[in-house]
Amino acid sequence: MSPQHTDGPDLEVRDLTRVFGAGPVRAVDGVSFTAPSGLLTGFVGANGAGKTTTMRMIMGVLAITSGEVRFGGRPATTQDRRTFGYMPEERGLYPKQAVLDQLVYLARLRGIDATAARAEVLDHLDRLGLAGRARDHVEKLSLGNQQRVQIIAALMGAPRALILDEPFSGLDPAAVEGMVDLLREHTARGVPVLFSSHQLDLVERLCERLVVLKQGRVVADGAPADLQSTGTVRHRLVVSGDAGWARGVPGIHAIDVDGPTALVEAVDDTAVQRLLTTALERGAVHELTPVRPTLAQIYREVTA
Ligand SMILES: Nc1ncnc2c1ncn2[C@@H]1O[C@H](COP(=O)(O)OP(=O)(O)OP(=O)(O)O)[C@@H](O)[C@H]1O
Repeated sequence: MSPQHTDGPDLEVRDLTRVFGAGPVRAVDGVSFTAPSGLLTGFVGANGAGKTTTMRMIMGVLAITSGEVRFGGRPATTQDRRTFGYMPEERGLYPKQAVLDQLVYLARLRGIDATAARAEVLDHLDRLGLAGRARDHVEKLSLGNQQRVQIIAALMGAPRALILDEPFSGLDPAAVEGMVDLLREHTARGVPVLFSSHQLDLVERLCERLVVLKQGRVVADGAPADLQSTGTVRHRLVVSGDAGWARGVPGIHAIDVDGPTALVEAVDDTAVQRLLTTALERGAVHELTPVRPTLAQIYREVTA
């Protein structure tokens, strides 16, 4: 069963704006969206679109030019933010300290007592396949394993919201699955999870909500299925002979023709009917089906 929005606190940004320098660069320009309690919200956009800048403002590590961050229906306080788990873009581990010591130290900064911190860290290390590396210095770990340690640092101490800047980058498939399971445990507690990613296939598989940024502005926001139903619907046509003739049908744009199969975009329903009529005039029609756009296709459309 897919997760539902819960009654826990939503994380919300309203008209959030950040201007850099005298130029000036409006890195984030009036961004508003909600990361609902209990759901995974994917945050996507090209390099430089403003994802990291938005996340830094949510965490209060970068000053807001205007707008606000809200948590549980009121402006987020410093105290709220101390309860958020954050995985920053710049990974901040100490290379020369043992993994276990470092994570226990970070957990204790969150107010967890030493025994509980140690137990929680060991459990997380085990879950992410790092049980045997607890005593190693961080610098001895591969980049992917350092990334796992960084993830654990963000997830400890029952955070009330999770803000994760590219948490999946550099992870192998097993670590991705382990990470997804962990995140689901947090959403099941009603935690809003906002994570940025360039891996659209992963975002499509995981997210209940999606926010797409382009040049500092939100260009799409909603449930992936809703966005897919508003994107350009394509049709797949399969006929008995060569389908190359579909290229010449008015109102039809053939994306790809491969022998008897054509993938097309139609300007409207009339064009689809015209395509079908023409196909029937020419011979047998084996299939004419709408093809729901992939997230990658929607992403291309809204960021074009
Ligand atoms: N400290 C800064 N000073 C000046 N400009 C900055 C600063 N930080 C970010 N920017 C600019 O703000 C814009 C948004 O950058 P940001 O890092 O938020 O994008 P992003 O979507 O996270 O990109 P990526 O996917 O590459 O991580 C970029 O044009 C960037 O150059």
